[in-house]
Amino acid sequence: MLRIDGLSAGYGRLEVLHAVSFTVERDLPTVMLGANGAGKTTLCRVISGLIPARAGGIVLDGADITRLSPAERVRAGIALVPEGRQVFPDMTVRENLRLGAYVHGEPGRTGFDAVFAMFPILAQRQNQRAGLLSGGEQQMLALARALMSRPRLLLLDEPSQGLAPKAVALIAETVNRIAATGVGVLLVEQNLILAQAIARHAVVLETGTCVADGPAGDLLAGGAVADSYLGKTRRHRHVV
Ligand SMILES: Nc1ncnc2c1ncn2[C@@H]1O[C@H](COP(=O)(O)OP(=O)(O)OP(=O)(O)O)[C@@H](O)[C@H]1O
Repeated sequence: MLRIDGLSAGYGRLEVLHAVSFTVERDLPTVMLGANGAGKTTLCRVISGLIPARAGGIVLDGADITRLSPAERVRAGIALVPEGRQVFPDMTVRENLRLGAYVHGEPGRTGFDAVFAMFPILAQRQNQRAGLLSGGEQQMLALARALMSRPRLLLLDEPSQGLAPKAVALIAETVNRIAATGVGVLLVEQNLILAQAIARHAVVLETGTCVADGPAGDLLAGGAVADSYLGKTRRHRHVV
């Protein structure tokens, strides 16, 4: 459903992503693994349109979205759950959710109800300030806010960051439920436990280059991931 084709991007003179190519299929939730600074967040920003591609293309369900604005990409079906959650602490849970639906106008009751059915804790706390939620609950809110735009593809940037194992397990279960409804998933992670719980396909990014791409079971158990974390130089791309 998502094809990343020779994508390069960066900041000023710094090129961070160098001709990155991989695909995400709707029925194969995909994890992108990589050490700190590999370019994972930059990739999320390019896919969601927050920074431009310098070369290459992004195709979603056959449509070239490379030059669309961030809002147009949300309308096309891409929703980002950003690094650090970025919920608005002084707004209520419900107001945060409303923001997620902004590209479609005012969300109707059914929009809220669908999300509350998946996140009962948010229904209970919908009128509380988001800043009062725990870290795990705020991550649930960030996920739920992304779902308010009715995405085809969910981009998750390190959702496990700073969370206890129990909260990470709940994220895995929730993302799996979302994937089962037909929403594509691209998870950017360093947490192997979360990656293994969600992903069926894996891509390894090392200093802005894809160095491995294949079934998650093979790749997460194999040496390519460990080598990448250790920063070992690889001369060629692994295809498992
Ligand atoms: N806004 C920015 N301006 C300039 N350089 C940046 C900016 N954001 C990131 N970088 C640089 O781009 C490179 C890749 O960073 P990025 O955040 O994409 O990596 P990452 O894989 O997500 O790492 P982490 O896991 O630490 O979040 C790093 O060298 C970083 O310093």
